[in-house]
Amino acid sequence: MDALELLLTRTSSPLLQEPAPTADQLELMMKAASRAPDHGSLTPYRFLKVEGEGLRALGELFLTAGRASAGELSEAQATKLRNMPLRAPMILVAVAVTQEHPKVPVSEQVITAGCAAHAVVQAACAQGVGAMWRSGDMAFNPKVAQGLGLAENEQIIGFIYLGQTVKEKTVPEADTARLITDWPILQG
Ligand SMILES: Cc1cc2nc3c(=O)[nH]c(=O)nc-3n(C[C@H](O)[C@H](O)[C@H](O)COP(=O)(O)O)c2cc1C
Repeated sequence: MDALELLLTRTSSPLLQEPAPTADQLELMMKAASRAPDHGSLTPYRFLKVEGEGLRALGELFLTAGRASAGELSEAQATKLRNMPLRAPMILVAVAVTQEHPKVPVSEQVITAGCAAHAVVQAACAQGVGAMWRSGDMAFNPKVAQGLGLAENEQIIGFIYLGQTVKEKTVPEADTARLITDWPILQG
């Protein structure tokens, strides 16, 4: 797949099944992440790889965190939280790792982490691996961050679900005209 074709046709895969990406495929995803634009070369990101029993443990962590923040949960809510990570054979937790820096504000570092996460998604797609970047309440729940062992200067920016695509999506038509305008506006 050529680079432009990838950029113009990538779609997310909400439904994913086995197999998980191979070690070689993951290595290329990490190399792609390493090419994210990075002011000051701070590498303000890292990924946690979760698969197999780890996915079940993540589901239990979601449940514990959900109970801690919402109190009593219905059986349906508990099952939903517990099963969330089981929607793919592998999840990469994308983590922004920020620091105070004289020239690079934290907001820029989080943008770099986002670019790295998207590079992972693109590199997955380029290799025929299905991917979907998800967040949701669990990404912002401090108990989840704590349970994953994140430090004070770290935050979850997404869960990248990876596996084999069950159903290809069609690429929607892009309304590009509203994306770009001339500045200054030409009088006339
Ligand atoms: C930071 C971030 C968080 C996201 N969180 C979710 C999510 O929790 N649930 C969801 O359905 N899509 C989420 N998305 C959007 C999907 O990844 C995806 O882009 C969207 O479903 C559109 O599909 P497409 O990528 O095929 O255009 C998120 C995207 C980003 C960048």
